[in-house]
Amino acid sequence: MRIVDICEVTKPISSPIRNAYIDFSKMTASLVAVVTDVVRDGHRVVGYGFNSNGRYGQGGLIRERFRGRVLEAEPASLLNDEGTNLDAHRIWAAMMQNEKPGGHGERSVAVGTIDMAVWDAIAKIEGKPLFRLLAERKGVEANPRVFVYAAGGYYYPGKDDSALRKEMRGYLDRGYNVVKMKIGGATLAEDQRRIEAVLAEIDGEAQLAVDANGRFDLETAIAYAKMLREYPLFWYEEIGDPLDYQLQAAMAEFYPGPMATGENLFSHQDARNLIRYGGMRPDRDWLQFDCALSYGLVEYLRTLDVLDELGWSPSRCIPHGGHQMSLNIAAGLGLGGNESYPDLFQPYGGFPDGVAVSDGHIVIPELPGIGFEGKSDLIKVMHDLAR
Ligand SMILES: O=C([O-])CC(=O)C(=O)O
Ligand SMILES: [Mg+2]
Repeated sequence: MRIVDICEVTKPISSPIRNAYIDFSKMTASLVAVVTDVVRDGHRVVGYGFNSNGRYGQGGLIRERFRGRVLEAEPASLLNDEGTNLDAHRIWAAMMQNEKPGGHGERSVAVGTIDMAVWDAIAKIEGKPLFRLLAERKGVEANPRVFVYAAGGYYYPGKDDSALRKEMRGYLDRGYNVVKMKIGGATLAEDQRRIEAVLAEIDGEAQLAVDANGRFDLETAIAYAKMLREYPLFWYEEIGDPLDYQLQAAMAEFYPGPMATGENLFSHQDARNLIRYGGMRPDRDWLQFDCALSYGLVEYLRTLDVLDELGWSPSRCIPHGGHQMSLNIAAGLGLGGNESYPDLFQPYGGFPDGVAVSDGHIVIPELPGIGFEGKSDLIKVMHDLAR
């Protein structure tokens, strides 16, 4: 049993949307296939992965460093003790040889993308859904019913409040009961008007989260906190620079409601620093680490261990990224839910065909691997890369 190739293609996921920090006009994602020599049901097992939006495709790093380290490793050294399957932790260690600690940036995206494909292959080799495999290994009960919320509400050329309201109404019509919109890309007064428009539209049928994408300095963060705390928001997200733990810690004094952050922290060490120094409150705040951007599930398992040591339940995690990998982690390991972008970043985001949101939840179907084979538009581009 061995990995015979790792293929990568960088795909556009561009759109005219804008958050408080970046526009998505040139956004890309890496699509990866980990090709094995294992045959199941008459087909070669191929695992697939991709990185989520916000960071760009990582073809350069994947081709120059990480692919070669896996393919050059002694194949038996990448298997479990019994030799019956790939071992994601050993593959991770092979990828990360000769990498110094710290400075977690784009490298974590390249590794996370390959790691997703490795886990897809492992679960397919075992012939089960990844969420079942994760629950089994952890000795816990899987729960395929997962909370999902609708992320959108971007700034968009020519988009007025009525278009924003219509977008949010569309999410409610599709079964969501939490929606998210961007703030910090306009003046405070304009953002307040947009928030009030959305709250009038959803009118108690759903809750609203707001996301500043790390835009605010302390003064602006506090000014917004004073405005936002007058509304019953689901959360106030990524207020200041993701690595400014002191700013995050200071916000508790001004914002009693739930806050969320973590999508731009890419290692268990950074996650630990957030918990140690960021003043996050385990009874109400939310953690959004996204394995696809942060060295994959092998690293995410370390992050969950760190959270456990520091008194945080996995149920406080609702990852960024809107991909099926985090849905599996949520169902298998008891996370609080997952992000979803109903109208964006297709075909990568979303759920297998026929899965509908009801009362803010979906039920993951029982498909081997991560479940990409159940999403026809996605599996088509994956098969174009390798099958
Ligand atoms: O706009 C983005 O970069 C995505 C984001 O923050 C989120 O989904 O929370
Ligand atoms: Mg965000």
